[in-house]
Amino acid sequence: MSELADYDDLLTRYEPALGLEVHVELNTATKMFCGCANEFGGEPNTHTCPVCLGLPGSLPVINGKAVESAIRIGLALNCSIASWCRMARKNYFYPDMTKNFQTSQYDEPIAFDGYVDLDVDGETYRVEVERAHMEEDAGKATHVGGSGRITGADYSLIDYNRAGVPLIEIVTKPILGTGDKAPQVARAYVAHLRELVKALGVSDARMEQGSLRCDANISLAPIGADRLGTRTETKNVNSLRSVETAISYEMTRQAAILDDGGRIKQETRHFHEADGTTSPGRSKEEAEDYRYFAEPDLMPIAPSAEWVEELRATLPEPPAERRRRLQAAWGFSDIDFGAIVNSGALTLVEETVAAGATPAAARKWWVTELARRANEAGVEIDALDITPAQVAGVQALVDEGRVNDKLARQVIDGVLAGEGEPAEVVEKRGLAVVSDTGALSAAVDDVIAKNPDVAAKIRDGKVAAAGALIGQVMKAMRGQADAARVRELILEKLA
Ligand SMILES: Nc1ncnc2c1ncn2[C@@H]1O[C@H](COP(=O)(O)OP(=O)(O)OP(=O)(O)O)[C@@H](O)[C@H]1O
Ligand SMILES: [Mg+2]
Ligand SMILES: [Mg+2]
Repeated sequence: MSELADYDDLLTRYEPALGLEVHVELNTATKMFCGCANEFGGEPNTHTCPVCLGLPGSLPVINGKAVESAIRIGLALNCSIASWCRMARKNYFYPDMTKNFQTSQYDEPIAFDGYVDLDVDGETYRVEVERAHMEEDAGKATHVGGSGRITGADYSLIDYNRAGVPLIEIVTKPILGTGDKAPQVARAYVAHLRELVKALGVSDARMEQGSLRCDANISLAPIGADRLGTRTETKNVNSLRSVETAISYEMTRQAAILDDGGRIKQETRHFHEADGTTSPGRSKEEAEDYRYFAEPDLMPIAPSAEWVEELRATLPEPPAERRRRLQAAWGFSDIDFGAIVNSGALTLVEETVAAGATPAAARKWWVTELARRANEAGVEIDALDITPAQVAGVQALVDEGRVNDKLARQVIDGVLAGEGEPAEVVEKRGLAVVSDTGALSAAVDDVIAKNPDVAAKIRDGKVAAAGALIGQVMKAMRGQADAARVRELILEKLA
């Protein structure tokens, strides 16, 4: 096959259709159909019981809190809520699901026909939500040895702690009309859902831990065609950046095949974080292959209109309104505010401001310093071991003149390393700025003695030359000198 088609060029021939399936793991105390703890991590196979292991004769009972969360998610997505619906069996065989079926919903979802409005590069895109349905997660299979692929592995290990964890799957209708913005719209949609479920308090939505996962469907059709092209489904894309990359990659790959007169195979694909490419997974079952049927062991779910209205009253401020309110209150430009949103630190900045920092200081620490560290560590920014109150504390030390920005970064290192509160880190690491004349004077004298020509210039009134000496004093004192005081001393001594 030829080189990948030129991306801009392909949009003169093809119209993309996007379809996004997002799975959200709920943060309920217990699993979907049993009383086992719903906790991430833990020794393998310690959060299991006959129900989530699918032992014969065990009977599931639905988790009321999960139903509540599903309804609240549905309402926040402007969906209608079913007044009566059932769970369904989705039959398949794979060792991550001992029952040989996943308890899910099919043609009777709890929430349906919603929409989300997204702002991307100054344009508004409406994404229609087909449904949000309830289901359970599967166990986690780890393939060991061999080539690492399923068939080549020496053996496989299975952890059922995740089996039966409550999931909400949110599925869009095919999204048309995004053109060259398809990858960005996909990313903005997933970012929106992540913010939404966090604001609802129903999930921690950590993509890197898999508590929010996206399957990205994309197809291309010749411009003007009256039906959609064949889609591929890139599975479990686990960061916002990857959602964008996976969609652009698939668009160019599919365009190259179509340009060569080839056909797209309907299949799932794996995304490779390292080089931003996808590779084939399995060829995709049609819905009829799953032999869906209504789950006979569970009662139908019939939320009353009163309950739904009670839940509607608990919805948080819609994310778009919240963003507008905070941007106005903080007075940031679109670019500065956008950087906060894109770094995933909006709530963190808000809490840091609430803890006493100015918006500019809160933004500076989260968007520059901490976003970089989260990126390096490969975690979401809110997974860093530092709280908004601690970040506000670091800034307070700067404002009091106890540390400068450079030392403040070392204070952050200490807090992240678990050395305690910012003030304790300053003590333990001896990071305080030295402004005591006695301590600074000797260092200043030393630098003046070593730089007689610079000193002479300053004596002649070329005060700007003091900068070079200040730099050397700072270096000698490992960045811990009070620069303003050093400057005063130099000028006094050379007056
Ligand atoms: N031709 C197409 N091009 C792009 N997207 C499509 C196309 N046809 C369907 N879609 C989208 O792909 C997604 C399909 O998700 P859905 O859950 O309905 O089915 P599935 O992927 O077959 O099932 P499963 O949940 O087992 O993965 C939806 O978002 C849908 O809008
Ligand atoms: Mg699906
Ligand atoms: Mg799918």
